[in-house]
Amino acid sequence: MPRVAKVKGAAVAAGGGAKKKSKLYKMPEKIQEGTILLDTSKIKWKIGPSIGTGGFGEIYTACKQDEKNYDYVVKCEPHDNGPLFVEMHYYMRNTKLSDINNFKREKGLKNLGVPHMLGHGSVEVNNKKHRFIILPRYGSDINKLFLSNSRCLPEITVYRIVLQMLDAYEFIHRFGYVHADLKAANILLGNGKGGGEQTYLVDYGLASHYTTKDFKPDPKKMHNGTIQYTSRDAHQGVPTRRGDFEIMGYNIIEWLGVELPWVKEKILAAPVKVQKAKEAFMANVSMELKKLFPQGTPPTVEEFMNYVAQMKYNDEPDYEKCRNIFKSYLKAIKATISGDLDFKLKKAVLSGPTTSTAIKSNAKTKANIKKAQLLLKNKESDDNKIVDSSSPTPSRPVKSTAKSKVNVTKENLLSDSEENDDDEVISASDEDDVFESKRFKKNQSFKNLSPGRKLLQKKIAASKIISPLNRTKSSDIVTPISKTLSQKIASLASTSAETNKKRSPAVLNAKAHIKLSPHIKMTPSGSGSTVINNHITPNKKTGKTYEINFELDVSMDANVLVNVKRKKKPVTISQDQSDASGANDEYSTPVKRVKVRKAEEDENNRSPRTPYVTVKKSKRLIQSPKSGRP
Ligand SMILES: Nc1ncnc2c1ncn2[C@@H]1O[C@H](COP(=O)(O)OP(=O)(O)OP(=O)(O)O)[C@@H](O)[C@H]1O
Repeated sequence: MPRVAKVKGAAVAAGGGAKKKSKLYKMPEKIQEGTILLDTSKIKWKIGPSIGTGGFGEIYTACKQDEKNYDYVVKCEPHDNGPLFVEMHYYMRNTKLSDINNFKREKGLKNLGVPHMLGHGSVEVNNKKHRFIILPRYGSDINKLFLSNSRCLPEITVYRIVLQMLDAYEFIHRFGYVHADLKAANILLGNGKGGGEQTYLVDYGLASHYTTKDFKPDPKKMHNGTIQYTSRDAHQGVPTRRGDFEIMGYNIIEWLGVELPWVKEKILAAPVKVQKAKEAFMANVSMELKKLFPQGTPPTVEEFMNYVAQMKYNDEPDYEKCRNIFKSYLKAIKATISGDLDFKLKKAVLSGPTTSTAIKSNAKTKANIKKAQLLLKNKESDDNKIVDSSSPTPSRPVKSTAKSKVNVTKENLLSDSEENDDDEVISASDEDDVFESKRFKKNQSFKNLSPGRKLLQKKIAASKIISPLNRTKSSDIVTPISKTLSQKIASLASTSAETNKKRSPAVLNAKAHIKLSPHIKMTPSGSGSTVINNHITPNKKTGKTYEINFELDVSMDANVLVNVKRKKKPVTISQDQSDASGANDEYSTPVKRVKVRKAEEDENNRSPRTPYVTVKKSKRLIQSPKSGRP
């Protein structure tokens, strides 16, 4: 029996059109830690702890049989699931380590944010055939950090990620493919030393050949992608490079803390409506951007989106021009573009004007941008001269003509004889499944996201925090950063604690939701309403450090060390009121100083993961300064 079965191919009625018929979609069987997988090259991989589940598969850490460090991941799905099949074939054809290294050399890059596959194969788990691929292990995905920041990233960080993703795009497009699903959840930070500086674009389950010939809408692929970001071309079922750029544009807008119009209008369940909204948006992009950024559209965003809006469907993107849009801005504001990416928002972000706005109105900085643009242009032409001498067409794709001429169809994917598959035979119905399932999966993904957004919106409404909609900027200039990723995650947590302190009483009164596993009983502590897991820490003591698995509903999911300290605060509630409201001394100590830091990632010394624990704040604790009401 499959562990979980999901309905596939239903649910989304394209703009009120006929619903597609339902199919069942399987989740993989659980693989036990320590299991050895043999790939097609006879390399043995040992399964470590699971690090997450995607839409339809599970990701485990892994190491080579004789090694100790779990530096790899295994992505495993039932054999007849489509996305992993597509992803594996994409990796097999296009991401050879030698190609990645050549591209890095050619572009003078220290790193390139595309993974390479280390192995693949098939395995029987509980008598069910599964497919697996082995990839390098990366760090946190950007979406977690985005959500921890109340759906906003520092502007400089956004542009640095964009620059890295433009490199990744250029590499992917060079082989005749588009990624078609760029989003924060598919961008991972690196792992280990220097990992915080580089991001990697993962999940190639939707990768396909792009169109260079006729623009033929394909009903079978219409609306493929993650609905918020799906490009206008993808809405018509046509994979294009301009589509990839458009997807990136929508993400940039969102990362800067602005809600996309079709998200705001809550029409994500109607793909055709979303498609129309995007057509209208892109037809008048400067005006539409003004509505989203009332305090001034960041010039980078305006230039990039205008560039995308004027592209033809079969245009080869001008990667260098786009890079320069962001590079010149970063240069003009003298931003540091090396070192770890900074995910900490400056406090000014919550209330002040945008950096971009400030810059826009500042003639001197404008002049600086121009100067930087000019410099970069000159440098570019110099670079081209240098490359020209060694390569006849360095900036042109070097894909084989055979590939470049092929339109993306499942038949193309399957009939390619160059591949070195693990002797799998895929039937015609499997092929249909491959594409149908991924399509459904992506169409469904907005459904997965919306509860989180709803929860966040509720919290924002409850807490009177400035909504991301009103927030039109990200951070000020970033100073050089030498922090490690774990320190950064810790500082994120403390920033949010800081922010909480400064919020209105309504914020402090906001009640967090507790998610508990059934076999863990939580009991309120004597004072306040912090709850401690008595079964794991029977003699709870202040000043002690406990390691727990901590899931904030802003999606920071990690094993963390929580150092609990409680400080008594002077009682500010009168006895009468106290009596009337039922409050007493015991409940008048609302401030909990909780220090959270990420536990060491050392797999061998890691304490066992415990179920979800969340700290609660009681409504009764805080007194409104004017009314005296709690
Ligand atoms: N190489 C990797 N190293 C570390 N974590 C990874 C790696 N690849 C994926 N993950 C994590 O595993 C989870 C799922 O990954 P992925 O998106 O590839 O799966 P999927 O089944 O295609 O999911 P989706 O529903 O987003 O399409 C994500 O949380 C991601 O952060």
